[in-house]
Amino acid sequence: MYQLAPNIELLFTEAGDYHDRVRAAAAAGFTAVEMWGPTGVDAPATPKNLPALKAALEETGTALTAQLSEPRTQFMIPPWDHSEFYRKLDEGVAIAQDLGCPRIVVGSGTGFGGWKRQVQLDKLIEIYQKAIAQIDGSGITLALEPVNVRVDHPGSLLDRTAEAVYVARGVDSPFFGVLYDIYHSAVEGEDMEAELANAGDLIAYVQLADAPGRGEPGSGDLDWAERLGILRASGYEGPIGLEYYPTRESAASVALIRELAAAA
Ligand SMILES: O=C(O)C(=O)CO
Repeated sequence: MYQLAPNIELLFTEAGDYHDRVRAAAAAGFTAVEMWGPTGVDAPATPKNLPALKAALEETGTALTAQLSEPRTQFMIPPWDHSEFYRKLDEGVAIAQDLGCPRIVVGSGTGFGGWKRQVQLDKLIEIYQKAIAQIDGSGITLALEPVNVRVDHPGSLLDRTAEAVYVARGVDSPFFGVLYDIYHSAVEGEDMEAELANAGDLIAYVQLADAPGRGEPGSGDLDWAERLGILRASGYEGPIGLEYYPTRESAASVALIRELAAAA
C-alpha cells in the first residue's frame, strides 16, 4: 500500500483555492498532498495563502509530502550567480518547516551550450553541497528531479535518472536524494527497473503521470500494475506524488491508481 499525494496545482482544482483543494483531497480519502512553489514565482504555480493552507492541512490531518524550490529556471547559466536560489532556499525551508513538509524538490534548470556536460554536472554537485550545508539542521531533504527534455522541458540540463544519481552520490548527504518521476523517465525512454537498481537507496521521492499525454494513470500506455510492482521491488516505500493533468474530474481520475496502489 503506497501513500498517494495528489498535486494540488493540478488536482482538485474544481474545489477552488489551494486550501479548498486540500479539504477536497481529504474528503476524497487522501492523507497527503504535494504542491509546487509556495510563493508562486515560477508559473504555472501561483502564490499561496500559507496560513489558510496550513490550517487546512492541520484541520484535515493531511501531510504535505513535497514542495518545489524556487526559482527553478536558468539555474546554470553563467555567470553562475545562484544567490537568488540560496536566498529563496532559506525562505522555502522556513515555509516547509511551518507546513510540516519534509522535502523540497530541486532541479538543474537549463544547461549552458558550450560547457562540457561533465563540468555542468560537477557544478551541480558543488551548488547542492553548498545548499545542504546552508540548510544543515533543518531536517529538510532536497530531492533532485531530472525532467524530460523531449516534451515538457526542452533545454533543461538534467534529464537522465543516472545523472541525477551521479550528482546525489557526489553531494553525499542523507538529506539529498533523487526524485524519480515515472512519467519523465518513461518519456526519456528509460528502463525503470535498471534506473532504480542503479539508484539504490538514493530515491527520496516518487511522482507519476501516464505517458504519453501526462494524464492520469489509464489515460496513456504505461502498465501501472507493472510499474508499481517494479517500484515495490526496488525497496522504495515512501509516498508517491500524483503529478498529472487530469483528463476528467479529479475524483474520478484517481480511481485506477488508488486501486493499484492499495494492492502494491
Ligand atoms: O516541472 C515538472 O515537469 C515537474 O515534474 C515538477 O515536479
